[in-house]
Amino acid sequence: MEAKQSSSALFDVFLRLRPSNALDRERFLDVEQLGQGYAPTHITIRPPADDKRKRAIEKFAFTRVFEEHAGQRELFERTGAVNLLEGVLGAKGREGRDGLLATLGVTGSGKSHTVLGSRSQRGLLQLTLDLLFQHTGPRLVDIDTSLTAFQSLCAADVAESQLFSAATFLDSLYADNCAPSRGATPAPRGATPARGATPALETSFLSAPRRNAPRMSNLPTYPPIDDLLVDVDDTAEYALVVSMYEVHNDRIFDLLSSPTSVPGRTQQQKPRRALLFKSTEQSPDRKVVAGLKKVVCSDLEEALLVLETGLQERRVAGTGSNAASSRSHGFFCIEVKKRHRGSIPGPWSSSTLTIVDLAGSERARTAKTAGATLAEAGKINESLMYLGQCMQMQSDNATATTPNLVPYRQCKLTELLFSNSFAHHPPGQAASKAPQKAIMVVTADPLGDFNATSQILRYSALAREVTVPRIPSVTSTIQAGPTTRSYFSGSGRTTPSALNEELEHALQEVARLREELEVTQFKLEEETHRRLATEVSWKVAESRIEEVEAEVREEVWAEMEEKMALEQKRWRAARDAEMDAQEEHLDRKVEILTRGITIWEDEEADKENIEHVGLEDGRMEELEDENVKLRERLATMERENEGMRSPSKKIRTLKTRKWTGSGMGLEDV
Ligand SMILES: Nc1ncnc2c1ncn2[C@@H]1O[C@H](COP(=O)(O)OP(=O)(O)OP(=O)(O)O)[C@@H](O)[C@H]1O
Repeated sequence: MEAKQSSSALFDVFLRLRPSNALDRERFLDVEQLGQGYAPTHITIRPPADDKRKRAIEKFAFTRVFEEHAGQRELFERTGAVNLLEGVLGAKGREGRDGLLATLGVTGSGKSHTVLGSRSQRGLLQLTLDLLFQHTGPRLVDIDTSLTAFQSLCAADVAESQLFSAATFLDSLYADNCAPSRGATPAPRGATPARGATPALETSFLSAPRRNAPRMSNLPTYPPIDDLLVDVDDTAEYALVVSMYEVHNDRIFDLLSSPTSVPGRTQQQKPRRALLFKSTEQSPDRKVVAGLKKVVCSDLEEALLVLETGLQERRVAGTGSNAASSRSHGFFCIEVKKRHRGSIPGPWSSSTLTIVDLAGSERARTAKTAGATLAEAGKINESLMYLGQCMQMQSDNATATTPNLVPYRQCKLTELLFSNSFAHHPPGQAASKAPQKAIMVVTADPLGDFNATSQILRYSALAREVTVPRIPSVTSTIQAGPTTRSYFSGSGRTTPSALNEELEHALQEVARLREELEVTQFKLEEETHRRLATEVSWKVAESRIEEVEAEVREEVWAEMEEKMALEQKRWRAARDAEMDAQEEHLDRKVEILTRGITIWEDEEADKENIEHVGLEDGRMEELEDENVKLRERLATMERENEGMRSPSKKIRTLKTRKWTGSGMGLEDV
């Protein structure tokens, strides 16, 4: 069986076996040894002897299998984590590329041990941070003294994040208890961020409760990795930014956000604000977890203290399978910011190494969970089932001529893990900015839960084969004989040893047929499982279609309403303008009318005045008499005047007038 090591597969898949305590249990998993100097790549699982379902033996292939004795450093070196880190740092003069390292397995199989280590050993995350700071240390930009460097980092952030220096972050949390980091107040306090990022002082932790600071002396330093080398671009300067979040019940929560705690409330009751995974204005072509708190760390000590702080927030509970079982999928992000070093530094580029500690799948019966923890387990199992589907499809795609669509939108976990791998990149950018091939470490306990382990191995392995030990067939011999009865009697061999031999053959054939039946049953079971999974996908797709339809309806409705409101506004404005014009017109008319009325009113007033004056003084009649007299006098004077005028004078008067018409001009007199 060949492992599908296609270059287009998204993952290299490693299997890590954990040393088991349950020595009273039967071992169901064996590693296939390839000989001296060869690393094992195949394992076989056999159902337990008391397995009622009589399942077949299965064989799985991985990129490499790490047996129980493999330590943290061996894993770190041999999984290619160092190369992944180099890819994130980017070659000389080039931008880095995102990287992903994740652990997957049944609850209690050693995922958290692999990623986060234990009291005595460091995990892959701490080893990565150590290696990173060892090699970038001299090239790290000093944000504690350079305000402009911090401001430029804030400005370059595309995820609407709040950036802090580690000193500010840690001091504000632990200042009363101890000074875990350098005590000095960093220069970037009060720095003004650009483009949506928030500087250190804008959000204060002062209202947050004080808690006990993690102590560096309590943190393990084993295994050492001082001799490991990483290529670093010596023409660049770097900044390392740490952020952490968890996916709990399909929602994303910041692990570095100080809890908005209310006294007396437990961790479960603390109200936490879920974050969105979305494209932002500055990141239109890829999704980011928006609004995270991010901490710029200057050395390993700061980064480890920030990490420990975030881990205190992570959801953990004791179950029947694990005393400290992760109840959420933990995401630990190390952002490597890089820019060309010089008198005028270049713009920051950014690439992220994400290390994921997935929650483990579990069976309620084994884990003995109830209530909220049981509900959490349901969500965990559901998200892992979707993850399994995505992994299977992406690995099928690697060899298929017509690749399937990977259904990564089914839950937050798969969206976070896959959406940027399948995001559409503009031509030319895809090759350089596409994420690197990810590392998946599958953890398993060879003495643990057979059913849960085999399920995880089925969808994570690079290849799988169902094996049945072949027994020489005597069916043809049986079929060739006349009947079963005559077979025994008709062979002519009636001696007890001959009959025994034939009986032996017949029994072997029965065993073989039973095993074939088992394989068929197994295949049937698997097909049923596939069908169920497809049905689930179908339902999810249907509900997604409904969701999208509702979204589109809402969008169209909102657009319509907006347009209607606009039209209404326009119509109202036009109506108001027309009413104004009409009113103005009316006003003018009224004004003209008013003026007329005033004149009329004045004449009336005069009359009234006259009447008023006449009545008052008793002179009205007197004046009228006088008036009559004056008129008579005037008439007399006119008559006298007529009489005095001679005819020659009349003619002279007529002659002096200019003639303008055809007649004699006498008609004008
Ligand atoms: N390779 C290993 N070497 C030594 N101890 C191990 C190893 N793997 C796991 N353990 C121990 O087994 C216990 C359970 O491991 P761990 O918590 O890592 O499991 P897990 O897979 O993360 O479980 P869950 O999914 O419930 O969180 C821990 O006490 C851990 O220290």
